[in-house]
Amino acid sequence: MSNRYLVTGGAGYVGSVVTAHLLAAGHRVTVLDDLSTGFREGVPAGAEFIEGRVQDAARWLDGGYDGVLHFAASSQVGESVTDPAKYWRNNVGGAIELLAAMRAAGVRTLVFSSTAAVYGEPATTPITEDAATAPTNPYGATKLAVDHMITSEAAAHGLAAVSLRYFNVAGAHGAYGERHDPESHLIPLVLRTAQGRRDSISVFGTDYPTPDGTCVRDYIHVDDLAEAHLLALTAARPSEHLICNLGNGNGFSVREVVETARKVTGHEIPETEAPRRAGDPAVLVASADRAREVLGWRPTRTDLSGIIEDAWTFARRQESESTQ
Ligand SMILES: O=c1ccn([C@@H]2O[C@H](COP(=O)(O)OP(=O)(O)O[C@H]3O[C@H](CO)[C@H](O)[C@H](O)[C@H]3O)[C@@H](O)[C@H]2O)c(=O)[nH]1
Repeated sequence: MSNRYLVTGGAGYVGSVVTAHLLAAGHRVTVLDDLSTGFREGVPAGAEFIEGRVQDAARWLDGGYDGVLHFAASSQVGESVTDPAKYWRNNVGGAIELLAAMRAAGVRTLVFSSTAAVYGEPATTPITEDAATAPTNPYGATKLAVDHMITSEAAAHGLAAVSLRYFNVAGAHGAYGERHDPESHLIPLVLRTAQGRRDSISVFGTDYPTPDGTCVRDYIHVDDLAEAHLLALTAARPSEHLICNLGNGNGFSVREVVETARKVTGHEIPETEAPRRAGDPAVLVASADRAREVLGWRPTRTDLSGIIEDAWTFARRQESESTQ
């Protein structure tokens, strides 16, 4: 069945890949993005594009939409610490207006891009959805606040909602990949070092209580992540707010990521030991059993080399486009 969806933030990394998956499944998609961090060329061909803010969603949303996928948000953990008001305004303020617009238009299905950052420093690992939520930065706090808002909206007004809590999203879908400015994420920075665009990769902290002393994270391919969104749209039920973690359940250390990238790229990738980054938990690994059981999600691109290979293809494509 072909449905019509509004994708907020569809010019950004995850939003663009999910848009590509929705179009490939035969759905009609309108992307709403203010291009504050996304890129116009990141909007897949075939999607209608509106340059605008989520806060103004009411201008465009009408009863002809079958659902909304909400990605538009400020998403840099470090910046959220130095400029928290921006995060409360954009992330929470944006969601308040979006929910009101959906209610007014009678659009009753929502998939929300949440994050592992809501859990903060976990007491046990792997992390299930029942774990305590105690975010250690305003980014995680604002995403958790939106999760709470969605729960109340479902109870009060019958919204059918799913929040997907991402662990470390990586890899690329052809021309759609990770591109932040400034870039702060590990894999893109490691690959820039392989390209000679940086002298070395800084390893933030080598004294964590992990096997090699560096932080362990659960890297998930953006295509596997995107598939979960399509499943969430069909699993959403009126008056229910389903929350699912998305990760592979396998942890890789920073050093393992760098070593794998050396093998994939054939480049040396020098490392520099640097102090711990504030707010980084030692280990973040997901239990995604609920996504498997309730959504029927089956991630297939779980091999770290394959994830880095796709990110590497995208990084080289970006480099050749920027030098043309
Ligand atoms: O130059 C770098 C960059 C990162 N790291 C390390 O690499 C790991 C991964 O860091 P990323 O910045 O790539 O990802 P995070 O785990 O910090 O962030 C991810 O998880 C967060 C929740 O904790 C948020 O959801 C965020 O948006 C998401 O990208 C961390 O241990 C970090 O300290 C380095 O050693 N050097």
